[in-house]
Amino acid sequence: MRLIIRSDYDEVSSYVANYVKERIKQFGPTPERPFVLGLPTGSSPVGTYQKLITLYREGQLSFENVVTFNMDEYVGLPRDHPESYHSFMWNNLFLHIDIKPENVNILDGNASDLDEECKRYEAKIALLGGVELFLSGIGPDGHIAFNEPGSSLTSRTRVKTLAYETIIANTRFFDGDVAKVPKLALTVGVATIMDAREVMVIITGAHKAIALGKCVEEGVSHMWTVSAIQLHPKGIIVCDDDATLELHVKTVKYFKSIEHVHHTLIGADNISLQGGIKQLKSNVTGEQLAVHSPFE
Ligand SMILES: N[C@@H]1[C@@H](O)[C@H](O)[C@@H](COP(=O)(O)O)O[C@@H]1O
Repeated sequence: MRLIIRSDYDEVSSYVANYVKERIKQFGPTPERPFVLGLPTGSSPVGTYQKLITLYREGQLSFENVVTFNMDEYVGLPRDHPESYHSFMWNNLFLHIDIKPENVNILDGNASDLDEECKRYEAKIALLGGVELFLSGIGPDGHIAFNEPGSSLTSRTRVKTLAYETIIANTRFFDGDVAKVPKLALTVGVATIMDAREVMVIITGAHKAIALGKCVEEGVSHMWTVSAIQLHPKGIIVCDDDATLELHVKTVKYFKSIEHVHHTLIGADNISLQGGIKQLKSNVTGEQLAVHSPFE
C-alpha cells in the first residue's frame, strides 16, 4: 500500500485529479473499451472534482469514454432532492464535463425492489469488466462508502442501516434535523470496492487522524472497514498533514522517504539525490520501475 502525504487539502486534490487524468490517458479508453471509474460523494472529493473540471476545460482530459459507478445513495430520498448523491454528483462534476449521461451509474434508492437494484448494479459492473480505479473518501469512524463499522469485509452491494454517528454527522445537510436524515442507504460492499484494479482513498483533516492511524498502523479490521485496503495489491491513500496527527513520526518519515526514492528513480521531480539513491538509479532501468513500483 502507498501512503502519499501532501501538506493540505488543495494539494491532495491536485494529486488525486492528476492521478485520475494520467490513468485515463494511459488506458486510452474507446467506446468499446471504456475506462470504468468508481466515485465517492462527500466533502473529500469536491476539490478533486473541481480540478478534474479544470483539466477538462483546459482540454487535457475527456470523459467521453469513461463509465462511472458511484459508491452509494440514500434510500427514499427523491432523486432531485438537493442532498441526494445523484444531485451531488451532477452538480459537482457531471454537469461540467463531457461524460455521456448513459455512462453514469448511481444506485437507485427509490427502486421498488432494493435488493434487485443492488444485484443489477453488481452485474453491470461485472459486465463492463470491473472497475479500473475506485476513488473513495472515509468517515471519521473509518467507514468506506456506507460500510459502517462491523460490515463484512467480503460484502457486496446491498441495503445498509446507517450508524447513529453517521446519521448525526449528516444532520448538517438536513437543516440540523435528525428526523430528516435518511436512515438507510444502498452501498457498494467492501469487496465491491476492493475488486477494483486500483483503489485510491482520500483522507484529509484532523478528524480523520484516528481512522488513518488504525488503517495504516494496525491490522485489517471490520471495525475500520477502510483497513481492507491493506489486502489490496494496488491500494493508495492520499492524505494531508492534518490527517497524519495520530501516526508515528517514523511511519510518516517512512512513507515520505519511499515516495522520495521513487520520485528520484523515475525523475519525477527535482528532489536532490543522495549517494545511495544515485547508485540505485544506475542499476535500475526505467522499464523495470514502470512495472515494479516500490510501493506495491
Ligand atoms: N457515504 C459517504 C462516504 O462515502 C464518505 O466517504 C463519507 C465522508 O464524507 P466527507 O468526505 O464529507 O467527510 O460520508 C458518507 O458517509
